[in-house]
Amino acid sequence: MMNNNEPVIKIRGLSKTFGLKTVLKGIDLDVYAGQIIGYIGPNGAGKSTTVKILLGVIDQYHGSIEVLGENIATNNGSYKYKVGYVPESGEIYDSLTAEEYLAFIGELYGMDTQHVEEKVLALMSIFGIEGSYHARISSFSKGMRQKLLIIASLMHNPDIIFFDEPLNGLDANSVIVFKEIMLSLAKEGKTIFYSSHIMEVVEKISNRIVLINNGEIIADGTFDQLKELSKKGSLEGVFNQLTGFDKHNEVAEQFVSVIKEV
Ligand SMILES: Nc1ncnc2c1ncn2[C@@H]1O[C@H](COP(=O)(O)OP(=O)(O)OP(=O)(O)O)[C@@H](O)[C@H]1O
Repeated sequence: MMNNNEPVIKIRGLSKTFGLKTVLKGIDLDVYAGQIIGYIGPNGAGKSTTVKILLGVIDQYHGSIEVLGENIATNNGSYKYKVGYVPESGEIYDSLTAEEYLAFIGELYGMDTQHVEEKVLALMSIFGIEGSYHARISSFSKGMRQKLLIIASLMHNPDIIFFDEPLNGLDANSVIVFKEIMLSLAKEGKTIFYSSHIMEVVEKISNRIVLINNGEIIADGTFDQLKELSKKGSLEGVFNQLTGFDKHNEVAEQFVSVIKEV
């Protein structure tokens, strides 16, 4: 049993190697209920690898991980019922209708069919896409697909939610609604692990930011604490300074000069 002071995610000495390459080098992290963690870092830093390990998609690693008090290496997988995952762009079955797809996901989570239908219709209607309940997913726009993925990942009311660039394809109004949804979920005591490259959003919604670089955590704190650390005004500035990259103009110029070669 867990009490409120215990972390909902407890990672100790997490290392992961692909072939000869070590992509995670001893991650230690405690995440508490109600936190919105902005999990950020440069391309290839190890963010998705961490999330895939936490989701149980990758099971070869060193170190120990507890999710909701259960060691995920020895748990029978039941913790996955309490976890939701919104990928950047999901493996959606294009030939299915929204109804069929969400009924299938509901079944995987052991939900009652009638309850799934009511809940899905209510959620689709809040997102303004209920008219496409019987339509094939192949006919959906990018944003409609993303909304469907968000519904599919949250409809079982998970305690911990992993978002990987979840705003992909959402219009400006939907982005605002989605940010409010995240804040409300956190107020309900849900824990959110938010991975994105859009620094303005991470800065606004996260109450804790974890910056990973080359498989190691190089900063962990509130936005204000990170600002103190680097003396930069924006999260983008903090990110640039802490990851040691300041050659933006040079790289852009090199790129364009190669493009211009004939
Ligand atoms: N299945 C795999 N086999 C070999 N190498 C992998 C595999 N998956 C990831 N990697 C490597 O692990 C490193 C970390 O990748 P990861 O996807 O975790 O990065 P990321 O921080 O999520 O990056 P991005 O911001 O680009 O999504 C990269 O060098 C990548 O090439």
